[in-house]
Amino acid sequence: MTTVPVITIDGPSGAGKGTLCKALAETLQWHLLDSGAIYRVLALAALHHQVDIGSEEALVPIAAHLDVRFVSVEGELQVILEGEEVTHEIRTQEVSNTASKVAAFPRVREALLRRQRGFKEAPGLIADGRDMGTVVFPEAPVKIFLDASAEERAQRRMLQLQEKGFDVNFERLLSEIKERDDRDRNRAVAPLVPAADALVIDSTGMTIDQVIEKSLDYAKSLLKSFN
Ligand SMILES: Nc1ncnc2c1ncn2[C@@H]1O[C@H](COP(=O)(O)OP(=O)(O)OP(=O)(O)O)[C@@H](O)[C@H]1O
Ligand SMILES: Nc1ccn([C@@H]2O[C@H](COP(=O)(O)O)[C@@H](O)[C@H]2O)c(=O)n1
Repeated sequence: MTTVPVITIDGPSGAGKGTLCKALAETLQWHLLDSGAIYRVLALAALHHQVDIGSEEALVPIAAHLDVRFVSVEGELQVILEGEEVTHEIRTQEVSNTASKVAAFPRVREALLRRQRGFKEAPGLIADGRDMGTVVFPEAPVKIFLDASAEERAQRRMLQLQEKGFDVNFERLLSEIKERDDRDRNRAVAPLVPAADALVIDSTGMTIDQVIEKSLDYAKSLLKSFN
């Protein structure tokens, strides 16, 4: 029996995980899991249904029955929540902050585990998140922890938002990034930490192409001996 290989990419917000994962998935022609999008959709569903986002009790049933679909349209992933397209709505600052709050509840994470593992399909999976290598796919043969300084990540996010026409304040972005990092790193369950067997890449000062090349070389060297 062949095992489906998984490459996990974990790291803090704005480190470039999404960019790297998309490039790896395209190059290898593997499936892609954006686990952050699932937490974001849960946050949006809770906001839409006016559920108390401080209540684990109230959030668990929503997480367990989350009606979400990811649809590829002309190479771009669309996110559909309860039949409504929410691809852009889940990227707002309010949803980002709410996602990191609901993600701190152990039973909420538990309720989303099986759904995430279901993405593991042949020929392989690229998994993007915070706990892909530590909790969701501990068996993955390739684990990368992608990091960058908070200042660099805020700078990248600022450019990204400016390109979309938003007027943004660097200091505010930096403080929101630090606040979210702090919550993700210090929660009791599945905190943001590199897996013991992960390669840590600090992308501060690296170009996107350099990060992709280093990651691909590393993945190929490990996958050679897989199966
Ligand atoms: N090495 C890099 N150098 C410069 N800019 C980068 C680099 N990597 C990514 N970026 C840019 O930084 C921004 C954030 O990248 P990306 O969305 O991939 O981060 P992320 O880790 O997935 O963030 P989040 O966890 O919040 O979704 C994007 O505009 C992307 O183009
Ligand atoms: N595996 C994961 C992925 C995400 N989260 C939480 O969701 C928030 C949003 O994630 P993005 O990757 O889309 O920025 C993030 O801040 C985490 O709190 C998670 O806990 N585990």
